[in-house]
Amino acid sequence: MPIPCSTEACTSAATIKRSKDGSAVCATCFTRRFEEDVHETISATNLFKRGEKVAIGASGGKDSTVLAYVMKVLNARHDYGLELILLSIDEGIKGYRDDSLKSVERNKIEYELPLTILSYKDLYGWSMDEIVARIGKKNNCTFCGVFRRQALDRGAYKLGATKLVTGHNADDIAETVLMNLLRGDVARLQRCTNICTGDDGGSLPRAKPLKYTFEKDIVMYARVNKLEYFYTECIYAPNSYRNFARDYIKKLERVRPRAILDIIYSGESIAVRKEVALPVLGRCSRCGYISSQKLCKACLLIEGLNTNQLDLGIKRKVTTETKTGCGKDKTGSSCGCSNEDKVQSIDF
Ligand SMILES: Nc1ncnc2c1ncn2[C@@H]1O[C@H](COP(=O)(O)OP(=O)(O)OP(=O)(O)O)[C@@H](O)[C@H]1O
Repeated sequence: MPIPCSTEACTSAATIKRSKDGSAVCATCFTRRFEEDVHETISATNLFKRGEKVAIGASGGKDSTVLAYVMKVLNARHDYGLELILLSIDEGIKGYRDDSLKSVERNKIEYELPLTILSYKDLYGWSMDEIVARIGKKNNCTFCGVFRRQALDRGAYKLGATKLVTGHNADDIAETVLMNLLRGDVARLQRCTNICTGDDGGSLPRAKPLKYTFEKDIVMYARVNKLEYFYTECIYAPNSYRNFARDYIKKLERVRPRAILDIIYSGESIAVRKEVALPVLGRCSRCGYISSQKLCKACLLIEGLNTNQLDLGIKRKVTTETKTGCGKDKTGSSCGCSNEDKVQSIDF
């Protein structure tokens, strides 16, 4: 006997179980509720202002494909008044990014959104394939993550965007909370659950409208709406720290699906004691990008590659005056909490 759709007044049979709340719904109600949940997140947090130009970080993967599609639907349905554009970064990974960019090219036509592609090679002089050939498959994700973050910012600025949105979903954010907790990275732990970061004037504001959306629901939404995306994992990331956190969270989810949202809520509720030293953000003396050090991490990494000092920007060195975790000036004697590492590890 078919189970009826749980949406009031809907007479269809349920065909889908929503991961978010376990409710059984028909495909039409699944789509509508998915979209309205995202709208709810956007409106409850006043994420956009009318007239904003919003760059969508488009990797060709499921999350950013769904994000681009849903942003287009909601912008029209709720009259947000946004100008939407697609921005892709070509890291230069043959057999991975070249294929996923073809998917973005098709989305550009189908969703009628302008697309700009910037490459690591043009921005930094190095593609990821060249970097991996030089450094091997250890630490390569550090290069890629630092470069991508900056490339998306630079690209969005160049295009005159006032905000950048990415397809980070609830599972991604729960993983990040866990990773920062395990690394003892208080600065990142404090801000990684924010729906919008960089809106304090430091850098271009970047927002995550899918912050509360489960990965499983995103995959289902893409399937129901026949969205085309590229689904191969990055060939250089099989041993990344994130993958271990992902596996762990998937196991937790099997036992208790709400664990994902609860990890996010825990992250949102964490307050940092005021004695804990947090990095002071300034500007990179070379490229002007936001940085807690004289040189930003991207500039350090590039210098390391160009001068064959391959641990530059990877190994943490205490080169500036920092405060220890106990709040005393660092004078050489350790208080035991070695918080200088954490102060040094700030991202941008
Ligand atoms: N090469 C890229 N170009 C533009 N945006 C990107 C790129 N890589 C990642 N992003 C943005 O960052 C978000 C999270 O990155 P992540 O590495 O999880 O993406 P992915 O697994 O390649 O693809 P997706 O998240 O779209 O499924 C993406 O949803 C996208 O908005």
